[in-house]
This record gives sequence, C-alpha cells and structure tokens, in this order.
Amino acid sequence: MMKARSLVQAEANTVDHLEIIGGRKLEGHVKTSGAKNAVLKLMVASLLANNHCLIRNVPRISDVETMIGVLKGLGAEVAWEDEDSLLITPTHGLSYAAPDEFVREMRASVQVMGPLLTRVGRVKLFQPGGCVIGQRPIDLHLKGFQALGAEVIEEHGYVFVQAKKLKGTEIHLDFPSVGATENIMAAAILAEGTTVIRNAAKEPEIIEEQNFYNRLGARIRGAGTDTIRIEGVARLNDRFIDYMVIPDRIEAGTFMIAAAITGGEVTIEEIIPEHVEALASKLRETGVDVEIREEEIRISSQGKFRAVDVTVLPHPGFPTDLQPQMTALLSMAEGTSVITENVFNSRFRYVDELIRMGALIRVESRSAIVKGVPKLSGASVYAPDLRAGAALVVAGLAAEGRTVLEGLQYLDRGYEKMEEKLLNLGAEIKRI
Ligand SMILES: CC(=O)N[C@H]1[C@@H](OP(=O)(O)OP(=O)(O)OC[C@H]2O[C@@H](n3ccc(=O)[nH]c3=O)[C@H](O)[C@@H]2O)O[C@H](CO)[C@@H](O)[C@@H]1O
Ligand SMILES: C=C(OP(=O)(O)O)C(=O)O
Repeated sequence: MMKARSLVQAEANTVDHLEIIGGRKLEGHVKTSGAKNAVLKLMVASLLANNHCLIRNVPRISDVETMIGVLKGLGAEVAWEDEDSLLITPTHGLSYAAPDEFVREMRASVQVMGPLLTRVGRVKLFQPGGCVIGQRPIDLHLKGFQALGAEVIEEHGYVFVQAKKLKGTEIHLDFPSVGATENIMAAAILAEGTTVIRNAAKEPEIIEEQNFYNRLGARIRGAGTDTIRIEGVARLNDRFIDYMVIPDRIEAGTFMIAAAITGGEVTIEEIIPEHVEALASKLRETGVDVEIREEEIRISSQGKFRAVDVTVLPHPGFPTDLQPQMTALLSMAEGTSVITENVFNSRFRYVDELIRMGALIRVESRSAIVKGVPKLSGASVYAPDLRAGAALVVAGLAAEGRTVLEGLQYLDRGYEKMEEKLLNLGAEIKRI
C-alpha cells in the first residue's frame, strides 16, 4: 500500500527526481496513452478467458508491470508482444492465492478476486489496508460476494473467499464503488441466474470491462448506467481476443490542466471527449478556452484563471483522480475556490507541498479552501501519491524557478513517458 515516505525511501529518492524549471508555455500536440484503470482490469479479466487475449495500447507504467507480476504469480503466461501489446494466456490450474509482494504494492490487485472466484472457486489475498489518499475498505466487494453465495473469512491479515456455486441475485451498493462493481460483475459471469447490481459505478472503465467480458462470451448489459445486469452463462467461448484499450482520461486531463496553467496552447490527441467533459466544463468556467473535436481537445489559455468551486463526485462528476491537479491550477486563480472531495476521505496530503511552493490553501475536513496567489515559486517537494505527483509537476511547470520533485515511484505508477511528453511540448524538465 502507498505509505508516507520513510527516511530510507527519502534517501533512496535523492537519486531519482524530476527537475522542472517553470515558466515555459506548453505548445504543440501530445498523444494520450492507454488507460491505466482500464488496462489493469482487462488484465485480470483475461484470467477468465479460454484462449489467448491480446491487449493493445497498454501503457508502459509500473502498475502494469506489477499486475504482470500478480498474473504470473497466479500461473498465467504474460508476455509483451510489442512495445504496447500484452499477450495473456491463462493456463489451467491457476493458483487461488495472489502473491503477497505484488498485492502489497498495488491496490488494484484486489480486482483479481472476482475473476479468481469465478475461475478457481476460491481466492486468498493479503488484506489491503488504508492508503495515503484515505481509507479503502473492501467491505462492499465482500458483501457482494456473500450475496452471490460465497463464504468470506478474514483472518491473520488475509481475506479468503470461496464458493462451490455462485447464484445470481440483486445487489444494491451503498456507494457506487468502481472496484466493487467490477469484482461483483466478474464473480457473476458464470453464476446461476441473473445478477443485478444497483447503484453501480458508471465510470467509462466499467463499460470497457463489460465489452471485454462480453467478447469472452459473458452476457452483461447496462455498464455506464447505475444498473448492470449479468445473465450467468454456463461457459465462456474459446475465441482469441484482440482488444484495444481506451485512452487514459486522467492522463489527458492532467495535460489539459498543464497546458492551461502555463498559459499554453496544446492539442491533446486520442481522447474520448465525453470522458473529460467534467474537467472541460470546469476549465471553461475558469476562463480557459477548450475546443472539443472528434478525438482531440485543444486547450488555449492566457494563464489567468477565475476561482471556481469544484465538487468531486463519482463519474460523471468531477473525477477524484484530477482533484489534486485542479487544485494546483486554482492555487493561481483570482479569488477563492473551494474544492470538496467526496470520494476519498484524505486526498489532500499534497497540499503541504503546494504551500511550500507559495500556495495559500487551508484544508477543512473534506474541503480545501484555496486563495489564489499571482505566482508560485519553485521548491523541493515530495509526491505522497500518484496524482499528488502529477499536481506538483503541473505546479512546477508554472512556478517561478526550479522545482525538484521526489517520490517518482508514485508518478511512474500511472504516467507513461511523462517528462518526454512534456519536453516535446516545450517544458524544461529532466529526470536526474
Ligand atoms: C485502479 C483503479 O481503477 N482505481 C480507481 C478506482 O479505485 P477504487 O476502485 O479503489 O475506488 P472505489 O470507487 O472503490 O472507492 C471509492 C470510495 O468508496 C469506498 N469504498 C470502496 C469499496 C468498498 O468496499 N468500501 C468502500 O467504502 C472507498 O474507501 C472510497 O472512499 O476508482 C477510484 C474512484 O474513481 C479512482 O480514484 C481510482 O483511480
Ligand atoms: C488512486 C489511483 O489509483 P489506485 O486506485 O490504483 O490507487 C489513481 O489512479 O489515481
């Protein structure tokens, strides 16, 4: 799990850091990579396949490498076919026990539970704890499995789930959890009868998984709405799957904000415009020019922003994974903005680092009150998690002088070639 840095980590990280000289306007075109939060789930979904799955547009990020470790540890064969395609072959005799070292490293490992329950009939996993962005229990996942007829045992720091036969049922989620929706969906695929998930998460990545599972022979409808119906099937098909992953809306959003904060003009290519609508509309409110085309979005900014309030909500609301980056931008707006985080209960750890750069931010419970300042100044900062890292890069690009960012192991979890892409847009940035 992601934790605050220890002295050992801090010392180790002095070798690997980003140096950014702020004040350069970003200009040009940048291509979005495949979506981390979709690809990780398609990788685990492949565990249900009866044939090879070729997943294309896979970003070279460390979370993908960690997930490769998880799948190999379970007994699947995984190999890079080319620069961005992964071939996954789920052999017979998959293990039910997810390898601890990878599970501890990456939260998304909990998503093996649903597919393993379906494929192997049982699953054992190191109990994921809290995270630097807040508490992250898996009670909704487990309640869902229980409702389908599984037995859940939690002891000695592990969670063990097993079922001889799963039976379709109606499940109403207390909160539209992305992970719980995905795990329950996977567990219901071969269950007897129909499962209905109500108050399901509506994130685009869930639609992606529905499409993938249906290609494998599942019968799922409704992803993208709050009601998903999974009609249990007796067996999945034997087809070879060749699947192209959707672009990463959070990476695209990060570049939109980076372009805006530097007063730049950037076209972000290979996006699905509807996926970035909440951010596009907020950026417009701040005074940034946002032009949406078929598969690209053009940001044009004067580098001046009006303060706006932002309320983070499950999709299609403003995404929590862009909250830190947006806060960085609003720290330079005219006036006071209030950013309210309704998804995670502690996602403001990066605020102290922005304050180090001259931002005026006060955190009160679930809200950050941001009094805009005319300029930020470069400083030595540490990224306590992935999107915090992105926010600090964004801030560093606009700040006066030199910013040194540590904690790159988090940034590398989710951004492919970030500094290369920023360099191409004219940023002064290097990894040391
Ligand atoms: C790998 C991946 O796709 N990660 C994304 C996924 O995380 P993840 O799937 O973990 O996020 P969830 O939607 O499940 O979590 C949202 C909230 O629900 C709570 N909760 C969740 C499950 C549960 O059983 N009980 C419970 O209380 C969590 O603590 C959190 O406060 O969706 C989040 C919300 O869009 C994103 O920020 C993450 O980037
Ligand atoms: C919170 C995130 O990821 P994860 O759920 O894998 O921690 C994220 O992508 O911002």
